[in-house]
Amino acid sequence: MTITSHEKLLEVDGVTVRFGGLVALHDVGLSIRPGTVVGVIGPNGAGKTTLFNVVCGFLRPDEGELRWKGRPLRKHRPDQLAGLGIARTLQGLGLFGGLTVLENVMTGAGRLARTGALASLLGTGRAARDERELRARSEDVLAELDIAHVADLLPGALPYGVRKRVALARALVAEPELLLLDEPASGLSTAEMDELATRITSLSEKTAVVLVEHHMDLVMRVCDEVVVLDFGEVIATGPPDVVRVDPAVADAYLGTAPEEQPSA
Ligand SMILES: Nc1ncnc2c1ncn2[C@@H]1O[C@H](COP(=O)(O)OP(=O)(O)OP(=O)(O)O)[C@@H](O)[C@H]1O
Repeated sequence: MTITSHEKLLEVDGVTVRFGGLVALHDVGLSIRPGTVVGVIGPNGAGKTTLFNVVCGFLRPDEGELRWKGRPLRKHRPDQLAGLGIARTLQGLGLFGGLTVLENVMTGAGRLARTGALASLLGTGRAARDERELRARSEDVLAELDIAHVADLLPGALPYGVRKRVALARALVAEPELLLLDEPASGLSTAEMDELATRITSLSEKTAVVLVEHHMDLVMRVCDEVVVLDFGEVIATGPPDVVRVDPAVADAYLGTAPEEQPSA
């Protein structure tokens, strides 16, 4: 079957990013189809975070283009992602320490700011109805991630692995078509990582996933396709089994810690 451009959710086409004289990304291209999990890997400094930041709208490319469902995405900002159908989790989690878990998750819909604080307080009108719906949806997502019991706690009181799940819940409440995960496995125990792998695989039935990750075993286990960056260039793209044995990939990882090598 021929895949036409509108069947791709996100396309990154010829993207170059420079920081002064340093070329962090050079002519990078990739595409994400619905229902797929795409891993972005590469040694330290390869450009993974820079690519993530370009997709999120934190950084503008110097050259190249992003397309969302076939339409150019030129001036998008991180706060517009939820409206487009894209959600993300960040390495730093970014949870609000003064809000409960449930309230944190509710902020993920990117809607609260628009509902009107006064109407919400008075509990009347459409804003109040919207908020009730959002609250119910947030509770459902917390239950799906098996953390409904911490809904009324502050994130600071929770173990790191649970906080990471809260951050994931906040991304999922927006019901994204594309979920961007930046190092979701960092700091997790082996058991938590197993649980995350299962979770990502089941999530991909509803949403495409881009996974920027150092843990090769997770990437190789859950991804349909892996994009390998080295010095800002894509040096390999393909299914995990193909990328794993690509000599260029092995070369790129030579000299890095064994646990970061694709064969690990
Ligand atoms: N804001 C910045 N200003 C200058 N150089 C930067 C900036 N951000 C990243 N770089 C450089 O761009 C290159 C790519 O960095 P990036 O953080 O995207 O790599 P990475 O693959 O995410 O690395 P890591 O695995 O270590 O997180 C590196 O050489 C880095 O030093």
